[in-house]
Amino acid sequence: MTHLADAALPGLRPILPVPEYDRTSLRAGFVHVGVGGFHRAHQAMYVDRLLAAGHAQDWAICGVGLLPGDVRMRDALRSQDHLYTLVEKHPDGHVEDRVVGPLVDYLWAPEDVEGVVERMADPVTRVVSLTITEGGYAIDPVSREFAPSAVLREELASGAAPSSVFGIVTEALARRRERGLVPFTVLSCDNIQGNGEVARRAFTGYARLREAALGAWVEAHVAFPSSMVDRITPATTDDDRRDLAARTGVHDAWPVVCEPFEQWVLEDHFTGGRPPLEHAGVQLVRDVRPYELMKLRLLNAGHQTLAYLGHLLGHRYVHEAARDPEVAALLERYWREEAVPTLDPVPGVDLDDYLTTLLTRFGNPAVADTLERIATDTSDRIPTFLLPVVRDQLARGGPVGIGALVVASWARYAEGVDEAGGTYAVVDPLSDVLTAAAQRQGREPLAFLEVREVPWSASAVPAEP
Ligand SMILES: NC(=O)c1ccc[n+]([C@@H]2O[C@H](COP(=O)([O-])OP(=O)(O)OC[C@H]3O[C@@H](n4cnc5c(N)ncnc54)[C@H](O)[C@@H]3O)[C@@H](O)[C@H]2O)c1
Ligand SMILES: O=P(O)(O)OC[C@@H](O)[C@@H](O)[C@H](O)[C@H](O)CO
Repeated sequence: MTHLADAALPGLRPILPVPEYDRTSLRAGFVHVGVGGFHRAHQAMYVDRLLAAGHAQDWAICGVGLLPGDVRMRDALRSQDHLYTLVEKHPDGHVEDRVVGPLVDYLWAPEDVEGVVERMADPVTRVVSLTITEGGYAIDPVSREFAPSAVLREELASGAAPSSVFGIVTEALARRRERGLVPFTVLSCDNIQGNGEVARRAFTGYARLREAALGAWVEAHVAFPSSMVDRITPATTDDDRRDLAARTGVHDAWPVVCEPFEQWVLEDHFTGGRPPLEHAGVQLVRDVRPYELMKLRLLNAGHQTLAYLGHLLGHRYVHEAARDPEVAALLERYWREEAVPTLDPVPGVDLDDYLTTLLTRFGNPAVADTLERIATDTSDRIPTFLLPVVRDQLARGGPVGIGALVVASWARYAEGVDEAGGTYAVVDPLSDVLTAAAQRQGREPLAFLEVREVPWSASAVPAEP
């Protein structure tokens, strides 16, 4: 068994495709916060492709982890020179493995926050990109305004070294302003409608609370492009590690498994330049909105349609639910009757083709995406993916029945007990409140709907009826 940690790339070449470019001379123009599965299957893969084509020497990636659990990613990547294997799984069972190399460093903020701030403030850094989840932006989903939690307010009031993404990015921007440097672009790659605008509101909101003049400078000088990102990337399992080792004889501490499909549509608005991503297959456009609406309302809301009903019917994988004729029929109706009528025309996209491809993607058994993953953090996901469709349909007097059924299936799922009496964990920042309310539904039918908390709130309590 060869360990990716110990292997020299030339030695691996006969076994696995490896980066052919010289990694020692790369400079990290990107600092990425939230190096999980998705970033490594998506943005890092596009940069790898550019580097392989001889572009973008200055656009390697320095990963950053802010949460305590990110120490595992630091250790895994550090042990193998920040290389990892990308495993693409096709529906017919064909598997493509290759080693990916654009990550050149990884900083874990709980150990060295000053190092993270200085890396962002360094002129080499030109884009700070983010995958910090839908709930990471502290934006009220209805008013779309920055709504700082008690923890963020305390961070601001204390004047101590920051630990949140807002505090760290704002401190780095403040240092760039003091040093007369062009600010970096802040690039959200999270699944949020208008993710650029949401990031702008969140980061300028935080900067303004820290210092009004700094907030005005961020507002005036920092670019926050929106982007639509797409590639189904389940969490890595031990089986994935074992299968990779059995196929290749290589042990990788943290490979990434994903589907073959990939899409990145990006608003072309960067303050300090960008790599020629168009050479790697990225669509650079002036207006991302129609692409975002299509993806979030069909794919992500589609996932929500499968998640709770599928689980309650006894399925455990996305492909099982998507291949269940009754669930698939409901999904098809949701798409065509409720979601599609709320979309804008999408340049160059035939929605029938898009939906046909989407059903095949959902039905890909090789990816083995779990319903548990897409049923996680629902209190962030339903407001982001599903409720905008319901609101648009209500405004136009259209149907909302299946959207309502999805919310009802979430309320039933949140009880934490399935139809056969089996229990499971409800993973959500509000799980205590939601599960307690869901379990009261039998005698108080509105209990679940009356929960008014937002997930990032420090003290989650149900609202008074
Ligand atoms: N997995 C996918 O299929 C997929 C596809 C498209 C987009 N995305 C987007 O990427 C995000 C991450 O997905 P993933 O699969 O990589 O998840 P993951 O769990 O593998 O990684 C998430 C990373 O985000 C960090 N993070 C979470 N909350 C944070 C916060 N508040 N502040 C700073 N860091 C935080 C975690 O520490 C971790 O490093 C999703 O929430 C979604 O918005 C995922
Ligand atoms: O990752 P989330 O929380 O935005 O949503 C869960 C899934 O719907 C999502 O990860 C999809 O797999 C992804 O958006 C496909 O591109």
